Amino acid sequence: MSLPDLSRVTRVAVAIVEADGAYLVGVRGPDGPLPGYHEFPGGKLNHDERPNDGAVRECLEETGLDVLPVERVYECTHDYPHGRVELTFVLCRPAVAGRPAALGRFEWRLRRELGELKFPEANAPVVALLQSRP
Ligand SMILES: Nc1nc2c([nH]c(=O)n2[C@@H]2O[C@H](COP(=O)(O)OP(=O)(O)OP(=O)(O)O)[C@@H](O)[C@H]2O)c(=O)[nH]1
Repeated sequence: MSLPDLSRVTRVAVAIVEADGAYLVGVRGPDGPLPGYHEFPGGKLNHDERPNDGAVRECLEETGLDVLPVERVYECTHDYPHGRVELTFVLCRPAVAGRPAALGRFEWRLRRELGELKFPEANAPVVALLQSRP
């Protein structure tokens, strides 16, 4: 088994898309890291891409939903067996009001459900933060 190269950091932006007290959540596919885990839309940033822009781009690519960034809610660096990632979680809202039903492999999950889902380890503080919101 090879060890991850911790001198290399992958920059990742994650879009936390909120609409009427629900969040867009999907299940990671079988081929990449952390298969079967729940996730928010997101992925690797392009060279020089800002986290807000990456979050909006990844969300559109993965769900087809156009969103607007609201604020960065949490940042961290996390070591997974597959490598070191620098994560920026960006709270976003749909560009057009409402909750469209068909969003690829993503669906709307209520805030109170988030704690029951199996997210990657690095998401724990973010999920706690979302659940503590009034
Ligand atoms: N999309 C997403 N990635 C997350 C979350 N939490 C978290 O730790 N990650 C980590 O961030 C990294 C994102 O990688 P990814 O594989 O989804 O990115 P990507 O779609 O650009 O990859 P690819 O283009 O190679 O398929 C993974 O290491 C993943 O484990 C999350 O909530 N959403």
